[in-house]
Amino acid sequence: MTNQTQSRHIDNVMSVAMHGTAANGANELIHNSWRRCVNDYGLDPARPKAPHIVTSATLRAHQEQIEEFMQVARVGMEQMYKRVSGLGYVLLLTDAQGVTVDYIGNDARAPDLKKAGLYLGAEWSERSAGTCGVGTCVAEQTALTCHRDDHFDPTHIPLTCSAAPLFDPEGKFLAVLDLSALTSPTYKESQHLALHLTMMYAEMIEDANFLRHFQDRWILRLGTAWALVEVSGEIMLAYDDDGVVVGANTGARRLFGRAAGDVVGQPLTALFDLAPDDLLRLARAGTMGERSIVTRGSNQMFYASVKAPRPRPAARGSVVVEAADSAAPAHHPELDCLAGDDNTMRRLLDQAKRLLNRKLNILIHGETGTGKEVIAKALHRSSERAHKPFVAVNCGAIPESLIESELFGYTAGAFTGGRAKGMKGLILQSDGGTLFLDEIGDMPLHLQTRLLRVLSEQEVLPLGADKPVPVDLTVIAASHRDLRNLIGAGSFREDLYYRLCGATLHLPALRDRADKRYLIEKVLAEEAELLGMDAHLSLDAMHAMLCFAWPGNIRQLRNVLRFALAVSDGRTITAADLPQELTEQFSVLPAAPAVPAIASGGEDCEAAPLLDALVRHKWSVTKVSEELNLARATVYRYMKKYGIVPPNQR
Ligand SMILES: Nc1ncnc2c1ncn2[C@@H]1O[C@H](COP(=O)(O)OP(=O)(O)OP(=O)(O)O)[C@@H](O)[C@H]1O
Repeated sequence: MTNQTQSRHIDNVMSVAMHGTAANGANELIHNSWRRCVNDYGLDPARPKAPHIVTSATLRAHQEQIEEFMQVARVGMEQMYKRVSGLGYVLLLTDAQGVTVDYIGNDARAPDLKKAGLYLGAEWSERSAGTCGVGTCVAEQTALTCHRDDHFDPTHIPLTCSAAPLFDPEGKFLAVLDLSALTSPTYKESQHLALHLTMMYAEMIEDANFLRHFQDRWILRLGTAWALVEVSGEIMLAYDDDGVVVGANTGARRLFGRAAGDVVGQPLTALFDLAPDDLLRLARAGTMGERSIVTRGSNQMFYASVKAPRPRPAARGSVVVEAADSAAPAHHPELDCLAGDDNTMRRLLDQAKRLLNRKLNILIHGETGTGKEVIAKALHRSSERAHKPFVAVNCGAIPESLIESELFGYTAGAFTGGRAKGMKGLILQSDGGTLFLDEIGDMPLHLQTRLLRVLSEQEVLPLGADKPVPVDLTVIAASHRDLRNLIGAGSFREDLYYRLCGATLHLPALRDRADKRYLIEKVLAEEAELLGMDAHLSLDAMHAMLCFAWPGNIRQLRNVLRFALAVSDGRTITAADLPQELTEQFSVLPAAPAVPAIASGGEDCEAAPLLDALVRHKWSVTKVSEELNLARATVYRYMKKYGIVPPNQR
């Protein structure tokens, strides 16, 4: 590859990222990724990066997170690799963060593949590697080919990568399957089959994982070809003994055009033109012979086959969920204000709005500090139950010996040390409102059993009482741990899990959100108001905050801003006011502000020093970036933000 090819590529990427136009015909998915790389991640195509290979301990930690899934995926990968082994491809499996957790390639080429990052442990997120098959698939959660100069980094131009997303049985994005080659023909069309093969195996792996996950459930398989439906249903729904759906594969989610959470919990009779008797017949017959099954509403016809559950010792509870309509969600300010322009969050909030007033238990997953309690409260306040109590319980923070009496309450004299009049437990205190059970994974097993009973019977038996008390209970449970792993380890009841997850909301980590600026400004405004201040962030402080990885998520963001407000001059927070961990991430950001902000005024004033430097250096971005100690991409980004256009482009 010539230097000229590389500089043309760099110009093209920057032109798209800054002005939205491209010299070549690369597609919108790729353009959006280039914009993210430059504008959100501060990457510069003129500064190529060597592949980042994580340490073996980190790799192990990533592998452990999806160990069971990897076993299923490995079988599919080996089959797929047999079909492409002579063609110079390597096969990567990455996790949802883009870290390569499994790999099959030609050992003879291992040194070259390792050099190019097509290897175990390589991190292919956009943030680390720029636009690439895996990273862009992680960001967009859709299949794509990233071919040659679609890549962001000019050193990746020889590569071609076709990637497809893999989702878990609840529709949560889990991994990426990627087929890559070190060299390829010029035309992107040459990778058409590679992409289709990758998508096909991704679905096969997903379905194998689905069948493993729901081996104790009935599985309804649907296909458009009778001969194939028994071996590979395109659409699969797992359901319980009552005919209520407990899981839907990607094909089924596509068919019903809804989030998995909406299909899950619906009776099959609501989704298909079936009478309850048909379900019984289905269960007994195993297959439906030549009989067809028709979807309600859209009237699509499929052939059906049924797989019986693995024999099991006891019947399980079922989730009863009211049907959800798919009408556009209404405006709910409490929920709407929780996110800015981030697709994952907007989708999540739309889903949350559809769940309102549906007498449905909700499970919220997310790292610590991502706002699980905040969204639980917003759901409560937006619901018809808003005037009733919202009772929050942190199951991890109450000593095990006290959880039972705290939750279920006790009667007078129930035990020594109790209050003389007895105590109304937290469950009864939440009657008619919402009980928020934080860190539900920490609830001891015997209390899980009692909670399950309360949920199914809607009555509580306080300690020492001889008669149960009716309760109108709606639970929102939250956990930062994957409850299915706890089920596997025997510390969480599967039936309680299904009772709780009428719908599951996965809150993204702050580092993965595209609306960081919105959240920073929102939390700053909230904190400043508490102190009666009117403060804003200087350019360099905002830059440091946008680039920080935020392991403690929004809670850490709030703490950092609280700290910065306390040490700042009360009007402008500069990088020097931020805790050290935020500024030491950049060698380019000195303790003193790189772009001095003018204290009184907003962002317009911050543009002045930049404009001044550009004029003095006759619009040379390179010289300005050196003077201000900022990456070139950052200078371009600020120019775009403040609408500074060089004279030759006006
Ligand atoms: N959308 C948001 N806007 C403003 N602040 C938020 C938002 N989401 C969360 N926060 C703030 O982040 C902090 C943590 O929120 P919250 O307690 O809801 O997180 P969590 O996920 O429940 O944490 P944990 O898992 O540790 O219990 C709180 O200070 C909250 O005010």
